[in-house]
Amino acid sequence: MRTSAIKDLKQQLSLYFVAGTMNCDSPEAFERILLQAIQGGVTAFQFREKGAKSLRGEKRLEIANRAKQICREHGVLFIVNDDLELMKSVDADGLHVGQKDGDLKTIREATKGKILGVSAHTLAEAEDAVSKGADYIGVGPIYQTASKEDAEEPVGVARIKEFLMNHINLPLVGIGGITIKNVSEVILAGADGAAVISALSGVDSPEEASRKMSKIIQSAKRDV
Ligand SMILES: Cc1ncc(COP(=O)(O)OP(=O)(O)O)c(N)n1
Ligand SMILES: Cc1ncsc1CCOP(=O)(O)O
Ligand SMILES: [Mg+2]
Repeated sequence: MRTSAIKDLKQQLSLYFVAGTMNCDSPEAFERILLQAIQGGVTAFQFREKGAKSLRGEKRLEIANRAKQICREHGVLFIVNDDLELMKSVDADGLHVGQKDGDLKTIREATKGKILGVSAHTLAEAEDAVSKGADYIGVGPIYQTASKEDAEEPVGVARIKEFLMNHINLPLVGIGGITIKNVSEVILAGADGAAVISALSGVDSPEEASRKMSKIIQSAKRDV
């Protein structure tokens, strides 16, 4: 990726909302929450329809298309979690994969021209992601999270600093247990953005939470 494109992506990943219908009371609530979070300042969205209560088949495709539409209408990046075929079907902007989601070289080949995000828990994983052509890295869990059953142990913001000290120059997004209270710490450690599920999907006003978080992120970015 060109330097200017990396810079743009760093800004576009500032407040990265990750969610599926199972994080909300219903598919209708999911759409409403997504729209409100975007109106508050979300800059990127990841469609993560995963686990026990997630939608399958046609319903899954339909809701993914609606989420993409909402994102497109508001200039928000639309990324699909895990599912390469779904990413292609809805013509998303990109795909996010973790360490257990398949061979990274093959996935990179299959996502040419799209944004590829890769999760890294350790420096070795981040270096591997860089060498295989990832466009950004999701670092975490930073803090304890209740939103991912098979989450690894929290790594703290020290892991973000470690990546930067070791010249990981790709956009870095912290994820896991990030809230309005601790998001500034994540950005001040050097992350370009914060990815959140419950901080925006599990609150009374996603718009207000998103607006507050977005302000904190932009002001912390000015202080880095
Ligand atoms: C931005 C971002 N970072 C990390 C993850 C976690 O991905 P993964 O480890 O593959 O776990 P699942 O989300 O697939 O359960 C992510 N989704 N997004
Ligand atoms: C998908 C994912 N990957 C690492 S932690 C996590 C869950 C983040 O959810 P929350 O923001 O509610 O802690
Ligand atoms: Mg995954």
